[in-house]
Amino acid sequence: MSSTPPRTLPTAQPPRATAWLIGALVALALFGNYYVYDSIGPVADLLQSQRGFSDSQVGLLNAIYSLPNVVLILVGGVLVDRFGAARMTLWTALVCLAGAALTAFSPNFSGMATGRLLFGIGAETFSIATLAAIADYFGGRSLAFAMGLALAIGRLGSFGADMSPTWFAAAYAQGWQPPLAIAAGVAATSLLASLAYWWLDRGPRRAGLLPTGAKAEKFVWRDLLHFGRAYWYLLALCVLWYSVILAFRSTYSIKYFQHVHGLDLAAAGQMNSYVFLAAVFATPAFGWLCDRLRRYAPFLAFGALLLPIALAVMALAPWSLWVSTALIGVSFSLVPAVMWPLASRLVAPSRFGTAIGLMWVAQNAGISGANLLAGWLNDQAGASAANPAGYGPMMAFFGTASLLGFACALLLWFTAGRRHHEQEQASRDAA
Ligand SMILES: C[C@H](NC(=O)[C@@H](N)CCCCN)C(=O)O
Repeated sequence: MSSTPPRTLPTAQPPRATAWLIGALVALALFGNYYVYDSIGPVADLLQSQRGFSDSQVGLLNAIYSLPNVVLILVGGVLVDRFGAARMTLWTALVCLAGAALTAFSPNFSGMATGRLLFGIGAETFSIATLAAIADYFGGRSLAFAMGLALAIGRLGSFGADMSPTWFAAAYAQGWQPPLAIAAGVAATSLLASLAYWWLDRGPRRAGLLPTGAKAEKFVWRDLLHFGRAYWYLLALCVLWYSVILAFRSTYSIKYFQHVHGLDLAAAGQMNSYVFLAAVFATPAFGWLCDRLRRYAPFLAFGALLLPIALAVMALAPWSLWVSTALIGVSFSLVPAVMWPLASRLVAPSRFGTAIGLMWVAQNAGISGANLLAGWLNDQAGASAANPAGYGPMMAFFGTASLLGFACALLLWFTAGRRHHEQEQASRDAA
């Protein structure tokens, strides 16, 4: 298996207008992808009341997205390097559409789970391909800002999914299926945007205006030993923080708001959606700020700390949900804005692909494990509207995991927090 090969930069670059047009198409494709990813949470309650699904089954619909990627994401990175970002974006968008359609139109649970599995197989490699696409067109000019913007528009897709009970109230009134059919329609839009990107990309690629992958380096397990301690703390934080935020926010929070805080479905979806809305604006802004101040680890530790505080406030304090939503909104904007640039500083550039692949392998294992464990805890404790206390074990689990994440962020800060230490570390790794 090979890591991301070093790129050969062309002497000329694609025109700025083309780059931004491609950036917009890629962002639109990401929007659709993130909408589908987050389409299960809003129908979780309907799936239980209308189809009799247990919490474990609902959790499995999201866990199964991550499960194949525990292995496949490394392969996905290699395929992106081999076939190029545009082709892989298009192919994986097609797989995602097939998965979304199967989820929406399957008559039984196994069909739906197979749809989510297929969607997961496509979606994570799709994510790598879109990052590579932005790197192709913005390498050396506004890369972080362009990536932040694309991620922000992806978050708008998550926001849209949470707002869907309000925007598509008539569809929700008909039951669980029409909202998932809408998600399949959004996946089709993502495919169209990917198709347009692939078509537009042919010109600059043929003209030699894009970076070309150099000969793939052999993946050697020993390479992992080159990553410093700070990288492993970052990986642990990535696993713990994303497991909590994605399992809770994308699977259980809407139902939790309904059952524990007495919100109706539309209000619960709206409350959840504000986290994503905050991220739309704040992610590029935080990225810009960290770049300017050239400090990463302290911001990361602060963002990681806000998550356990938010969960504690949500579960224990009699305060408005607005408080915890605002805290999670800042954490959800700050941590990703810092994590990916920091990762690129902790490892040598030639190891960056391997480093991200490994982080996402562990992250996917963590997210699926957290989804399954949270569903099991809820089922064991009989969590429901009639028994809101049954959500206690799940909240204790998420709280503990997020505290451990904060501990990793602190260790990372002590290891790599000194100004510019990250770059020194990268130089050592490269040596
Ligand atoms: C960029 C980063 N993406 C990931 O970490 C993915 N492995 C998982 C994304 C799942 C939601 N679409 C992010 O979205 O912050």
